[in-house]
Amino acid sequence: MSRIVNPPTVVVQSDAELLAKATAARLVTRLVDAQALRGSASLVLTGGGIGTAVLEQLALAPARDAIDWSRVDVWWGDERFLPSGDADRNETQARRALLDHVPVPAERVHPMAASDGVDGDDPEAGARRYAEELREAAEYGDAVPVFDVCLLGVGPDAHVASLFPGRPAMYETERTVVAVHGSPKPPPVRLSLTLPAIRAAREVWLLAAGAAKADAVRLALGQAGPVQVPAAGARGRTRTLFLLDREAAGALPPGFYVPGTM
Ligand SMILES: O=C1O[C@H](COP(=O)(O)O)[C@@H](O)[C@H](O)[C@H]1O
Repeated sequence: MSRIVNPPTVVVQSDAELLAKATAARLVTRLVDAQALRGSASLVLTGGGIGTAVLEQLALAPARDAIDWSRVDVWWGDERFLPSGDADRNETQARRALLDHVPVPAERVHPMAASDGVDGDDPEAGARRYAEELREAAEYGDAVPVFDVCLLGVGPDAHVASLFPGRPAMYETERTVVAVHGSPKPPPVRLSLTLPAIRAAREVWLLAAGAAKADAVRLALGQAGPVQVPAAGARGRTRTLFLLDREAAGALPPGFYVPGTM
């Protein structure tokens, strides 16, 4: 039987700064609620401009202390396969923006492999090890945990995580983590969750700011298929949010979202 997926909700803020602040506030509420319901919360981080801005705003938000950081698991949706500590790694940026400023236990932070790590310069081995780490954290029989929130930046080509249009990873139905070679956006080698892993999340939040993202957002909310428009395939089990600024929402047809959400 096919899974019923709720249609995405679109929320538009006036500019990127307000989008980052509003998303940070939304994350506080969502993680606190998850902890109240289930005891702990799990969050998948994204790289990219607006994704990192959200983490910076979360670090600055006084309400961030409402989250019990000792009971948060942090995962990544993708990683640039570079040496540990490289400024272009999503992990490095997330640590600087948020993780260095909140008391999340080291064992609950799950970075993807670095090119100088235990797997050596072997992204396939890094992908396999991350898939194993996810499996160990999942409920018995599941391949990945049911993430409470999966954050995903949307690229101008509608890529999410390191899933780029038309690339082999878009056809993946079995593996939860893949190595990506020849990424059209540097660096060329990356690791990424696949769409089946992303779709295991309770909530998927797609973030986009700026006019360069407007066409990608329009396609992702239209009838396009996920192979050519990866963001069109990123959907949560219970909820999918498109969290946009006004420019990123600029190509949506009139009436697509409630103007009051701006
Ligand atoms: O390279 C990446 O790009 C995307 C989008 O980044 P943005 O700067 O255009 O918002 C990001 O979601 C992904 O995690 C990252 O590795």
